[in-house]
Amino acid sequence: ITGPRSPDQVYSEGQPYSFFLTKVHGIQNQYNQVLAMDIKDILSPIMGTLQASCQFNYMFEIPWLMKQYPEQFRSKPLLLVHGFTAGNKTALEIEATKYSNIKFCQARLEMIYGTHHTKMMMLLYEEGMRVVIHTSNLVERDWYQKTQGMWISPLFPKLKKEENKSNFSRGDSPTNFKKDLLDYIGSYKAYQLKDWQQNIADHDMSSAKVVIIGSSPGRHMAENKHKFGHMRLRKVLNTHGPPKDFVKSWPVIGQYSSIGSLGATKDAWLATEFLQSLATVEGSSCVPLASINLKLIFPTKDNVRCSLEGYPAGASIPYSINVAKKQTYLTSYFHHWISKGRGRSRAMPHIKSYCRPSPSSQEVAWFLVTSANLSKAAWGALEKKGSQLMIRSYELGVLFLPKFFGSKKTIPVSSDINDTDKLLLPYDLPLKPYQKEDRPWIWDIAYKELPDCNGNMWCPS
Ligand SMILES: O=C(O)c1c[nH]c2c(-c3ccccc3)cccc2c1=O
Repeated sequence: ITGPRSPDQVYSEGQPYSFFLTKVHGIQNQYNQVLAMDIKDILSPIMGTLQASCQFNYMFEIPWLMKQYPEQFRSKPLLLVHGFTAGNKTALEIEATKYSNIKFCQARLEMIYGTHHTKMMMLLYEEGMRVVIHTSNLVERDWYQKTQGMWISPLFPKLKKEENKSNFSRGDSPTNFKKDLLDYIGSYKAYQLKDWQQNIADHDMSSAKVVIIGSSPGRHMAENKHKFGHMRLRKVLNTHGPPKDFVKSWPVIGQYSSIGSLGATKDAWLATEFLQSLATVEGSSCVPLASINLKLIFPTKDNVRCSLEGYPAGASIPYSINVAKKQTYLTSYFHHWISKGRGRSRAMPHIKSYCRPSPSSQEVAWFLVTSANLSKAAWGALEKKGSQLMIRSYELGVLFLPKFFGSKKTIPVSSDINDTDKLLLPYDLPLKPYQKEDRPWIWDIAYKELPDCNGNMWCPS
């Protein structure tokens, strides 16, 4: 059926994967009517009768955020979890002064250059509780003309009254969703999160089909070495990943909106430590890496110039020239951002996603949507002869694995938005490699040769 749908209809059409993109202003209707949600849809009373909410994020525009809640929910308790310090923290608190229902939790960031990237909504309703793990900042620009991703949980019912509700394992799923979410939130060691830890414990999350992949700042060693970051992904794929021989020739795709300093050569981190984790298969993570085809999707300067936002889209794709010039080896891995299947070739990616597609592009061995960009800060870097994983930032994502969606070895993928019983990727397959004249978007150099779609040049000061 074509035509506008209510949020609950969009939600049920998106099952069982429950992976949606944000609605985009200025594209054809059909690409916003199926498998797409706006923040107002997520917060709609149709999704639940809100009692309280908690928003983990990086950037906040509080007056705009309050307007996204239905009027009758704007006075409900709202906890904002951020990573700001000093002046930025004060500015945020001042912006919230007039909203007496808003409280703050400042996430500890003891590792320099770390940020609180995690984007998650916890929504407590009269009817139960819902969790949304996504990629959009709580600012208007992030929900207007970008490609963003989200996983929306089922409505988790409240657990029946029982004395042993204190043991957190009750009401967990085959993917350990509840325990892993509690472990992640526990890593903040913040008293302001105690009530929300209890809310999670009080709900039956047995219907969650995704696996939590989080990052928390610190040096993780011994039994904690596989708790977060790319070592967490390695551990999960080692346990639940595809059979080795089945995916031998399958590539791995990374897609993100920013790139950190990855070292002077591909062997410094990208094609060794990081690829080792992405390429991990069931039962063994020692795969001959030279045989694995790593493909990276990153917008070209022309993708940005011709985007709906024009060059200003690049203000959210912070790849700096000082980092780029040290790692020109990356260009050979790069592919264009093309999303004709989702009507989003001109909606620049702020989503971050990783997957392992079949050569035919008909299926994936796994799919991950996350806040984590291509950086050591987000994924971690092994130290001390691989005995510890050093992570700088908070990140959160969810991993889709075939076995938890009832299929043997793979998850079927479609490029047709009417095929809603399959997983729809945010971009087109097969990918288009950079040609010789293609350049990655770099945000801190000028572009004065060709104007963008609004007739403007890009002259960063
Ligand atoms: O978590 C996120 O989503 C984001 C995190 N950092 C961003 C930056 C930035 C770049 C260098 C230093 C500090 C901030 C700039 C523009 C967008 C983002 C962004 O979107």
